[in-house]
Amino acid sequence: MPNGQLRRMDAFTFPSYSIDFATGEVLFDYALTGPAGEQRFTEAITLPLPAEPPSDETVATLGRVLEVLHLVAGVSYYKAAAPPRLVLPAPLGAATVDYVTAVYTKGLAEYAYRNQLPHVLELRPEVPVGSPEPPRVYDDADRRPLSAVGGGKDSIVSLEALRRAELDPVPFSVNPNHVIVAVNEASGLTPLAARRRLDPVLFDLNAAGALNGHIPVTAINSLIAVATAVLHGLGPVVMSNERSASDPNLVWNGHEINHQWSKGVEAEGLLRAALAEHAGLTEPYFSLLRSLSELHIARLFAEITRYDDVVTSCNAAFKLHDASERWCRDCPKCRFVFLAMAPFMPRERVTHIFGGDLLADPEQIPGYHELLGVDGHKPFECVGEVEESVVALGLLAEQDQWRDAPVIRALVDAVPETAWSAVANSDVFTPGGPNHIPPTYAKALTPLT
Ligand SMILES: CC(=O)N[C@H]1[C@@H](OP(=O)(O)OP(=O)(O)OC[C@H]2O[C@@H](n3ccc(=O)[nH]c3=O)[C@H](O)[C@@H]2O)O[C@H](CO)[C@@H](O)[C@@H]1O[C@H](C)C(=O)N[C@@H](C)C(=O)N[C@@H](CCC(=O)O)C(=O)O
Ligand SMILES: Nc1ncnc2c1ncn2[C@@H]1O[C@H](COP(=O)(O)OP(=O)(O)OP(=O)(O)O)[C@@H](O)[C@H]1O
Repeated sequence: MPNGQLRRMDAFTFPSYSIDFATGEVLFDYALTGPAGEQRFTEAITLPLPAEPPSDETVATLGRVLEVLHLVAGVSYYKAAAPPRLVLPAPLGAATVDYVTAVYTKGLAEYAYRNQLPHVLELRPEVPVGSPEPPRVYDDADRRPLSAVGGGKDSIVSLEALRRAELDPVPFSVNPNHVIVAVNEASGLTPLAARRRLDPVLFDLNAAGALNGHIPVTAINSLIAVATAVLHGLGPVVMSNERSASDPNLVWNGHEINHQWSKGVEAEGLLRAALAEHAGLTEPYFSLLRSLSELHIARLFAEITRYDDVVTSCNAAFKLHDASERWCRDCPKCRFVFLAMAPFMPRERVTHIFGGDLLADPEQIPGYHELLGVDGHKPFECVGEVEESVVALGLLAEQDQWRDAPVIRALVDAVPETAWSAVANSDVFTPGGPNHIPPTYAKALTPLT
């Protein structure tokens, strides 16, 4: 469909979904509609099947989770045209409407800002009148946790914390690439995996110049994880989203723009409420690392060495096409994670993990200026707060192994006096802030710390 026609679409709808219990394949249908015609999409998600066929109760609960996932996974296709109307297929409770609304507005906020589409931030779904049947209650609190693994340092810290607390975690990933497969192998645990296939029509539309941009991918991965946990009779989905994921990058037209919105604590609370209301799940989902800063998590990661040859946090390694092998060593995330790990390990170790020494390379200096708040705003990437970067720099400047590294010397000179004094009493190593961690799990971090 030509791009001009896409721009005239006035509604996004959710025609149907289906699941095949012989294969685990779930098909979600979507449509962009308008005076110039209709553009259909189908996304396919294949859930891992359990050894025994699921009971009727499990099928009913799974269906409820998939209804929410159907709505949330639509963001990838909605964003190709950003029509003014979002037309939901069935009545929903208030908490579920709140969650879906937030996913399409706050979750697409970076996309709206970059494409200058302020109406997306004001989008309100049209919900058919009525009330959904109440779900049956599914008490998952005491079952084995499903621990989401993204291949980076954060999920490794969670996996090890759960294992050491003898909570018997099951690693879980969506579309595990070679990095995630290698991390799971290093863990020695038996993982579960789901497959997700975007409709290839979307890539054709992108190539033809359709609207494109960041989407709240963690919301989608989270709901696929919850669906898998229900299907396998497992307990809560444990994420590894840090405290700073809740902080916005900037404010635009009075709205906070947060690249990591669906990793933040607001999204976590809204998703928990939606799953309780719509699917009857008592303890569906939380982040174990919610009260920790990125720098604190990096310090915990330094205590664990078994993943050094495989851990990869760089997003370039997770692209659907033309992915990098591991760390690209030239993006905000590589720069930030190097800076965060370096204070807590020998220089040879961090250089080995990354396949190079970023703090020896003066070409990295402009990128570090952004992270340290010397230039521009916090990059649209999964990086910690400016305060965390300044604290890490201060720690490195005190160490013999780093003091004379060219990047460290340049950055120490560039950071203004006000920034140093602002971090003098930093709380980056003091856990804090709101979280949804159940008491049994709160104890799991203690053996690592
Ligand atoms: C890997 C990455 O950063 N991808 C973003 C990038 O996409 P790109 O075109 O460079 O490559 P692909 O990832 O292969 O995607 C191809 C197109 O497919 C569409 N798409 C992809 C995944 C999806 O779930 N839905 C989609 O519609 C999209 O049109 C792609 O162009 O740029 C895109 C445009 O800005 C981003 O949408 C891609 O982001 C991925 C969805 C992604 O997985 N990103 C994570 C690495 C990510 O950003 N994680 C955040 C968590 C934020 C959150 O709130 O969840 C983080 O680490 O901070
Ligand atoms: N492919 C995936 N499948 C399942 N969960 C994922 C996937 N990718 C990321 N996640 C989860 O989403 C959350 C955010 O991902 P993120 O990339 O920030 O974390 P990470 O890979 O653990 O660590 P890092 O911040 O070092 O990259 C984490 O809980 C992570 O486990």
